[in-house]
Amino acid sequence: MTKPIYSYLQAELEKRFKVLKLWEAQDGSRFLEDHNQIIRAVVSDGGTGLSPELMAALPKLEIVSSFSVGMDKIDLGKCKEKGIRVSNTPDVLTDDVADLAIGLTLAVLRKLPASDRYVRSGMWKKALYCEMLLYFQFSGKSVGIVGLGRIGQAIATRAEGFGCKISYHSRTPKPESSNYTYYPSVVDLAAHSDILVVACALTNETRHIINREVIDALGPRGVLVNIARGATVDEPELVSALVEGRLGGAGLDVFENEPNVPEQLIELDEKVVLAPHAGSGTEETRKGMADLVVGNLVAHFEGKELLTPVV
Ligand SMILES: O=CC(=O)O
Repeated sequence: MTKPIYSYLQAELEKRFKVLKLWEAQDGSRFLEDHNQIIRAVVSDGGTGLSPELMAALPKLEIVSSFSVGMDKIDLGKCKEKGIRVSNTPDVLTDDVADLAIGLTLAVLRKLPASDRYVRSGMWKKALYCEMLLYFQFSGKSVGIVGLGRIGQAIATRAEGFGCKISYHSRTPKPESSNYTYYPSVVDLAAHSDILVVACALTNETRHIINREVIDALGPRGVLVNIARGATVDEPELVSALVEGRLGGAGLDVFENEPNVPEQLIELDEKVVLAPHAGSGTEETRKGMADLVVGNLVAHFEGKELLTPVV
């Protein structure tokens, strides 16, 4: 294991395998040299993945079982070339991530964290009426989704329940989603959206797909929600748009350089709501993810088909 991911996962792994804990080693390179002939599997997560150094240090590596759906920190091409299998944890987390996207949207539009502070601080008792807390309605708004995969689709279904009009951008239109409007350009999607939700995988094509032009098209009454990966957004551009009032608000579960969050975002506590990359963070889902991580390893070492193969 590259890091302490989740105690249940670790316990389940320890029931079946000899688990070596890289994070406990005083000297990581020395530890890998000492164990490089016996390490056949790596368990990691979306934030850590498999570094090129770790891959190079493990000549007997057969499989990487990732506690994540995102695979952007693993060089899949290189794994394929070297015959290393890779698995992830799709589907089990779709509902939770989509729920958080809606939660962040409502939290920004209805200023929920600021409302909570207003009550707790006793300010409510001092003012008869507080216009500062008025913001925008969610029901009936136009929601644009960047990436209509499993999670994007689940967000669309939820937003439909709020009477929202759904549009999306993806590499190609999805014939099965003909009731949603497709925009080949993200700028056009943003221009036609009140809320823009990023739900695509991070790839070379989607890095900084949300740039200044997209943010300006979303505009001063628009809200950006990101539950995908921080690097899909040009973060300095996002920060300056929020500071200058060119963007209405943002609900962010992911950041370019986690766990570091730009100080200005922290100060913008009226119209920005932040979460610590917790899209899949419920007991039910994390257990489902752990069971998949273990299940993929068991299948591999029993010579069976992987449950959720990527490579
Ligand atoms: O970010 C979390 C994941 O990729 O599962």
